[in-house]
Amino acid sequence: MSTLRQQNPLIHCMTNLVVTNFTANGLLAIGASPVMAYAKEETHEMAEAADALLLNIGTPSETVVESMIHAGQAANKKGTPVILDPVGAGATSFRNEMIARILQHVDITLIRGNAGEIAAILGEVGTVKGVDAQIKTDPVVLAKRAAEELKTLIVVTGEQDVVTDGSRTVTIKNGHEWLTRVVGTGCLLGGVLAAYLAINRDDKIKAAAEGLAYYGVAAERAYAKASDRGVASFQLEFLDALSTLSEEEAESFYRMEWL
Ligand SMILES: Nc1ncnc2c1ncn2[C@@H]1O[C@H](COP(=O)(O)OP(=O)(O)OP(=O)(O)O)[C@@H](O)[C@H]1O
Ligand SMILES: Cc1ncsc1CCO
Ligand SMILES: [Mg+2]
Repeated sequence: MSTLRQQNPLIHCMTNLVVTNFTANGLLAIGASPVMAYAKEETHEMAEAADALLLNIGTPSETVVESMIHAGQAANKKGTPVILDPVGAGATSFRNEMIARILQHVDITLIRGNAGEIAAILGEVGTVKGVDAQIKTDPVVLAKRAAEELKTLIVVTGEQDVVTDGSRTVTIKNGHEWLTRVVGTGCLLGGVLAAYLAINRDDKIKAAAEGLAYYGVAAERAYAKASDRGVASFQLEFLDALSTLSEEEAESFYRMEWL
């Protein structure tokens, strides 16, 4: 992670009310600088100053989505990566409308969601309960279909993660099931992917795959330390792992496969 720590990218996060603190701490742990800013009077300026922008619609409101569009367009003008986390897509029609509006007005670099959310964006119904995925479709097939239809990089997360642009595809099998027992691990991951894209503009698929693998190995290490205690300890150990595990150390554990 030395490069990320050296470059210390500024990540403008427009995220949900549940995960704000965890996202900021997780980004600090990997060596990025988080900043949360929501008011439409300032989001364009903050997005212009940032190295990447995260749009997460976990607790959406009309006002914040308007503001996200201002920020997204400012980032687009500068060529800054914009990551969309379509939290709870498919759960309500309001959420679907907000996601569609963002996709219509902002050029998104990468969408990261669980399988249910990505399927819902493609119009498949009944795949999300609250913010959790309820879908059994092959994530590789799903991710490729989404990349082709939405013309952007897609990350589908779950037991295995998939990154694709529709033609180049990589799967990552790192991680631990306990990541699903702590709130906001998917949301923080969106921020981590934003940081990886901020410092690796050339090969975005490879950058995203490395971010996913690193994140997964950090979770494996955290589980090894916290399994006899419980999920609160796991959350702390996970932040510790993100702050102490170097990419060099983590790399030999990556379970990454190019298809
Ligand atoms: N069964 C699993 N085994 C291993 N890792 C998993 C499993 N399920 C999810 N993960 C990992 O958990 C992280 C979050 O992915 P997940 O798909 O749970 O996101 P999410 O549903 O959007 O989460 P949230 O909404 O709670 O933020 C990813 O790093 C993913 O690889
Ligand atoms: C629980 C929850 N509800 C809305 S956003 C969120 C955080 C995880 O996606
Ligand atoms: Mg999520």
